[in-house]
Amino acid sequence: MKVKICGLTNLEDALLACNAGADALGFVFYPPSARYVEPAQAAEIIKRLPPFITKVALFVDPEPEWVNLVLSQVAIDCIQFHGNESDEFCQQFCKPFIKALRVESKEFLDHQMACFPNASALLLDAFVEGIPGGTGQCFDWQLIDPELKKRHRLIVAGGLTPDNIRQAVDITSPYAVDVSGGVEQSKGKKDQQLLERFIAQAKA
Ligand SMILES: O=C(O)c1ccccc1NCC(=O)[C@H](O)[C@H](O)COP(=O)(O)O
Repeated sequence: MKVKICGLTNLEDALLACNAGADALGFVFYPPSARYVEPAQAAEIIKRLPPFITKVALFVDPEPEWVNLVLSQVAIDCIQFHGNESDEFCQQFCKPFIKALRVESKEFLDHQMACFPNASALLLDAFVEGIPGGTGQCFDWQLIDPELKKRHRLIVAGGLTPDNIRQAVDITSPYAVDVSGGVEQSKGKKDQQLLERFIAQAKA
């Protein structure tokens, strides 16, 4: 089970996540988020990471210029789009991309998933009106049809914690899981024990 820890804002937390066994780290380049990190700060963090960790840059309906500026300063492996971006828009940066979809209903999910044939993976997250991500809310994991997993790599996100991650994995059998709030002391500050428990449970 691959695990992405999202919303890293400092080196200490990034190294804690790596040492706990994280496979990927997410850096939020969406200024309204409490987990926003400046590109220069993210670049300094990433320089100090061990090898073999996937670095993910996260955006919400960005201007292409902003994405290109971040990519020019930060050694990013993959981009994650959390807004209303199209498949064509996401492809223009010539990086593997993850498209986040907020799960409102099974019908909505089926339709949306078909719209991103070029995504490396689809991240399924909770739908909360007006909040693009990092909501701390779960969606109905039973909505994930096994047939969908034959067509897409699925990443399950939204409200995951050390206490519910095992159930989420058992129900959904995803390619990967992603968490932000469920392993934090406060927004943007991760908790070592929660990180270690979450990753151990996810990979058990
Ligand atoms: O984490 C944020 O603050 C955030 C803000 C705006 C768009 C996306 C954001 N996070 C993206 C993620 O991949 C989160 O890990 C995902 O939404 C799950 O968050 P949580 O429910 O807090 O685990």
